[in-house]
Amino acid sequence: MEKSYVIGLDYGSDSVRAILVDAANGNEIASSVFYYPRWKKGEFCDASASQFRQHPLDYIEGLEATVKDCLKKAEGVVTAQQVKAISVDTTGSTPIAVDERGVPLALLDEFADNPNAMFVLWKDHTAVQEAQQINDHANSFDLNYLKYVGGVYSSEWFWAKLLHILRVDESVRKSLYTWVEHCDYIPFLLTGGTRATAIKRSVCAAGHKSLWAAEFDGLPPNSFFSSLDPLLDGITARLFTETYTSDQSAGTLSEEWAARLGLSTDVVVGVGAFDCHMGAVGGEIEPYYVSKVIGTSTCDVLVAPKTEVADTLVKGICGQVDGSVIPGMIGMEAGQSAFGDAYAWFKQVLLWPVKNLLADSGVLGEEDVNKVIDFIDDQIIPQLGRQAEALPVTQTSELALDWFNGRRTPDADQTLKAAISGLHLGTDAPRIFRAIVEATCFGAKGIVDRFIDEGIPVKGIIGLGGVAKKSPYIMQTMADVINMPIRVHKSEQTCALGAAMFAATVAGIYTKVEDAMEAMGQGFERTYSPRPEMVAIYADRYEQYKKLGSFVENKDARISEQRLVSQITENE
Ligand SMILES: Nc1ncnc2c1ncn2[C@@H]1O[C@H](COP(=O)(O)OP(=O)(O)O)[C@@H](O)[C@H]1O
Ligand SMILES: O=C(CO)[C@@H](O)[C@@H](O)COP(=O)(O)O
Repeated sequence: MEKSYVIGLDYGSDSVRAILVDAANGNEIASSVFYYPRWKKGEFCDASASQFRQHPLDYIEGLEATVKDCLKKAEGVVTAQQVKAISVDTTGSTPIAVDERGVPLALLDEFADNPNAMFVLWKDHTAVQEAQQINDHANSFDLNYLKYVGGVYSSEWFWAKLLHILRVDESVRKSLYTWVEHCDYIPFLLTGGTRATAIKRSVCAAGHKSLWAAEFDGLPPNSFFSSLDPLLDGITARLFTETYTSDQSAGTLSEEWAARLGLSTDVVVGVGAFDCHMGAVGGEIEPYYVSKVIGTSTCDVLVAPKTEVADTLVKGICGQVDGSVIPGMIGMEAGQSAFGDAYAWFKQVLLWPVKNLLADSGVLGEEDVNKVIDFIDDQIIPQLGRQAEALPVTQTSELALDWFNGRRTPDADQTLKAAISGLHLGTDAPRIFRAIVEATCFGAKGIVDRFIDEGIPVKGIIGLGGVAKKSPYIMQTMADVINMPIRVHKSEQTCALGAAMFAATVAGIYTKVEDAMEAMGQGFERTYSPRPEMVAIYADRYEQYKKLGSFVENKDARISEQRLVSQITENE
């Protein structure tokens, strides 16, 4: 029988990864990574204002480069005719303004350098005020439009970001026809779409971020949005009613993209979804397991049979959607807005003098300074991990909160900030690092506890992503803190592998994605089991973490803090 191959594309926060796999068994034939060049230079972003934007060309150039690179690496093994399908996952909610033809505004000359005309990355929190208004507004309606998104709307999501952009940028407002998620745009691009109304919207993005629900016959009505802000009046008619699961086709490769990639126009393109949802499939998720993609942030996904979930609504998560992970099952999403990013923050703090003072010392030339910076940048987190692991854990050790980028779950509140307490003159870098590691693991336990408290049992944890693969210390701490075994998946590119499983399904090689999972799954490389002696200590420290969290979250304290900040700003 002729061999068939499929391509899975995984758009992460910093890079896009493509893998070319054998559709019969999931064996990886080739892979390729492309770091977004504009993003790498920090263009269009302002971290102090929580503004994180990505240019569509970063994604488009990455698409072409990685797919072509995979095909080149597989020359002599895989022919273009044997490639049957491509599926894509992306971060989310990462939406962009497009014109009537579905062209992102940033691709038009007049908007080429306008961050408001670019993709608003999931971690952009410029829309906190709009999210708060959506929450207050939703509470005044008889029908609870937030019921399937955990009861709280987040500034990381579709509507808050749309409203923010409409308010702050008149030029974008005038040219915007509709608002599109990254995971829906790429299949539209690949299939040569020319009308924005024809974009196939994934149920994953629509249900988790856009308030789409079968019960509402689609999105909430125009009256919901026009009464929130007249700027939104009429927008629902230019959005969508229909949604699609990722085992469905978005079309086939257009002439242009077939030529650009060196593939046939028969290649089927699947409907997209978010990274962690396809990652859960790549990581062979089972009902009631929490699949955690642990990288810059965490995105946690749990699936449960529809009949068993019945009317249960889980409060404070990032939504529960029929078919967002596996068609026919309810997919539930949660996560932490900063996980590896919290370590990266600490690394940057420590690197400050090296980056800013070393060159001035005149001891080293520019080339050597850069070599030193690269060396420390590369080594600092693993080294801190080794030192932190060797420290005894005590009840009085430094204690931190993980809300470096706000809190996503439980109960989204992106205005919250992190804290480190219990500092003393003996506190050194490894001790602070350990406190941050523990905090990220306590945040992970908060998510598991929320599922259980809301009546959704958790049978175990599956770890995927960069941190799960790179740091045994962090994974062991997490197993001890949650007091559950964590299986780490073998695949290096689990999200892309999940996309490839969906591609094999849309190509008709499997009738359902569960069959693709079984045939193409790569299995697990190791399991971290909780250590009983550590479980007890961490249980106690988790209680302290919760107390510190309530103290920092305390509304009165935060109001006085905000007053203080505005007073200081006024005086300046
Ligand atoms: N050895 C390590 N131990 C712990 N965290 C690490 C290590 N190396 C990198 N990280 C963290 O991993 C994160 C990147 O995760 P990764 O899964 O590669 O990317 P992404 O989240 O963009 O998909 C960064 O935030 C970084 O701080
Ligand atoms: O939030 C979601 C999906 O809903 C993710 O796309 C987002 O966490 C991005 O994750 P990473 O960049 O992989 O850490």
